Amino acid sequence: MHQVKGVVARGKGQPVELVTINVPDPGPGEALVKVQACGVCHTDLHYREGGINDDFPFLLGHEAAGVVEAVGEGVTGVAPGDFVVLNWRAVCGECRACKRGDLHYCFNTHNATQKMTLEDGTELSPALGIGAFAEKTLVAAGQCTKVDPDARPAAVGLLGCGVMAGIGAAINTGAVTRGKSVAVIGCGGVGVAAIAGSALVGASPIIAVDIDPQKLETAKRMGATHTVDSSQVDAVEEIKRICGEFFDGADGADVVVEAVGRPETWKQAFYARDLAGTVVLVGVPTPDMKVPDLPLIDVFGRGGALKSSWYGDCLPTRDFPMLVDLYRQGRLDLDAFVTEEIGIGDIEAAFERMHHGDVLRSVVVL
Ligand SMILES: NC(=O)c1ccc[n+]([C@@H]2O[C@H](COP(=O)([O-])OP(=O)(O)OC[C@H]3O[C@@H](n4cnc5c(N)ncnc54)[C@H](O)[C@@H]3O)[C@@H](O)[C@H]2O)c1
Ligand SMILES: [Zn+2]
Ligand SMILES: [Zn+2]
Repeated sequence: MHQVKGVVARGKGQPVELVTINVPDPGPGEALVKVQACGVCHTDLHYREGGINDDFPFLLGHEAAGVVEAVGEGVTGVAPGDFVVLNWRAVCGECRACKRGDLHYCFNTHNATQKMTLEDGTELSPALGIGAFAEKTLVAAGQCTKVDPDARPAAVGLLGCGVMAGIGAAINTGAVTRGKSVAVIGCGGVGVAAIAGSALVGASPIIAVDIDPQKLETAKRMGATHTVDSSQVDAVEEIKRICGEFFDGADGADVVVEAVGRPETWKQAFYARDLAGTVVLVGVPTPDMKVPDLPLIDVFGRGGALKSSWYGDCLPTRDFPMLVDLYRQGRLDLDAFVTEEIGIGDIEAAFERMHHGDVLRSVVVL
């Protein structure tokens, strides 16, 4: 048993607290990880607000990198001393989805079996099965992916959620490649990552759409060739105009990534795609939102595909080391996502700054 500091959300809307927590020694199939860095993601705030579920108290934090301190019985994939990036859930490798090759849709994904607790024994719910705003955390060994140990923890930890979700939405789900046009609606951490991923594979044009001019500036630095302020102009018309200038006869983008999660941006994405184009939905809608009322002929007539993307359809063991290599080669600027490094006691202030738009990621460094 290890007593360490961790950031806990005790109840809906209450400020988080830095408290002592108990972390068990790893049991069969589990790993104890000494956390080195963990990004502050919008989803942590959703947890604190009770927007994900009511399983309070939560141990927050889930975009993390660290060093394996100990492993339980039967663990062969990672060993003490390994530098790892954590992912949401371990896959089984045995179910129908795994055998079909769709490991990211595994029916039997899992986290650590044992529970971390508060000092009084109350069981904690780790955010996204990780809980890494803590000096140490307990995960399933399959949630740990070994990466280059010389990489900066604050940068590569971000692959554990938002950056992977965005890059993967473009490259994996949307199959963006060189020669394709891309539009990304919503340029927060996830949307900007979709832009960086599209730039990485040589797509052009890459059109960034947002209602916040500051976000559009960031998008440009991360590889957008064009920006559209949709609070000022019609985003769909602008996307069609730009793509038409690039490719004769094009009537929209080959791939449109929606990274906001609202009906109006869903509709923009739907109409901004070229004939036979692909729409990739990444933004998470609230349960009360409905698909906008569209003529069925518009769905049928344009052909193409409408896809949702979870965790960028990533395979952590394939994608994390590959993206870390690209980062080390200077081809993927993960450092640009790290707006600031903060202490583990500064989460509430980081949530505040998230609202003001000038932060892509605050990252807790331990
Ligand atoms: N599918 C997944 O696997 C996955 C993973 C992580 C996050 N997400 C979701 O992706 C979404 C984006 O996450 P984020 O961390 O980038 O959030 P964020 O708050 O940092 O960014 C959202 C962006 O959308 C912009 N925006 C808001 N309304 C808009 C509008 N009407 N038109 C254009 N732009 C608008 C904002 O200005 C902001 O730049 C969230 O819904 C999040 O929950 C999904
Ligand atoms: Zn499986
Ligand atoms: Zn996240």
